[in-house]
Amino acid sequence: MSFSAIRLEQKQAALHDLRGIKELFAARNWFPGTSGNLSVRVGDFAPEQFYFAVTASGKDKSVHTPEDYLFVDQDGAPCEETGLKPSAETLIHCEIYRKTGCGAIFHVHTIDNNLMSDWYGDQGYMLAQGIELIKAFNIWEEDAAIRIPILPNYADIPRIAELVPDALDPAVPGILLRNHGIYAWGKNAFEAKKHLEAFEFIFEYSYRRLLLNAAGNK
Ligand SMILES: CSC[C@@H](O)[C@@H](O)C(=O)COP(=O)(O)O
Ligand SMILES: [Zn+2]
Repeated sequence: MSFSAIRLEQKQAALHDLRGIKELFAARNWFPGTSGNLSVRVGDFAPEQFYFAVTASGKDKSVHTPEDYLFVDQDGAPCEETGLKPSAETLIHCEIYRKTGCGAIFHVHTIDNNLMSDWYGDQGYMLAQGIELIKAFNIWEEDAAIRIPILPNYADIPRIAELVPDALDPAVPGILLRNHGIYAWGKNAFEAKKHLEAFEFIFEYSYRRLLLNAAGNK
């Protein structure tokens, strides 16, 4: 399917989703210093051909402008004539879409996801166990445990992107970049938001748990 064959309403719906998520996350201070990026896929998916709307690079994500998003293909190349530059991290989105077929990917930098990614960075994953919000990933067993992958924060984005396939855990819709932030995804914007919120709850809880443990016995 070519990009021009995708219905205009579908493209507008993706931009509408992105606008709502951007505004909400900005109000939570999840885009400090222009950090973070968002994308929503449009049209049919095949690993070798797909399209998505992504935030333009370096924009202030706390305001809405006519230059906030552009559409790119599976290689991160713009689908339409535009002066806008896609997010510097578009290749990571491409790789996550290609391997998972998901419908939306949200990336934010928070203090909690940075602290946890560094604390557990040497082992390459963060273990989360017995936290109720793990159920947001559709994992319902009692005392469930998940491993959230942590990748090195190379300056060269293609180097990070090539590590994504091996790092992916089908049960865990997220990847941390060490001392950088998290990518979380889902089958659509609703689910990607739910997953991101669950991860952030887990990071904040785990950080405070470590502090309590360090404070000693009750
Ligand atoms: C300004 S610090 C954040 C960037 O280095 C980057 O990690 C980021 O998340 C935003 O990049 P962008 O190109 O705007 O999508
Ligand atoms: Zn980033």
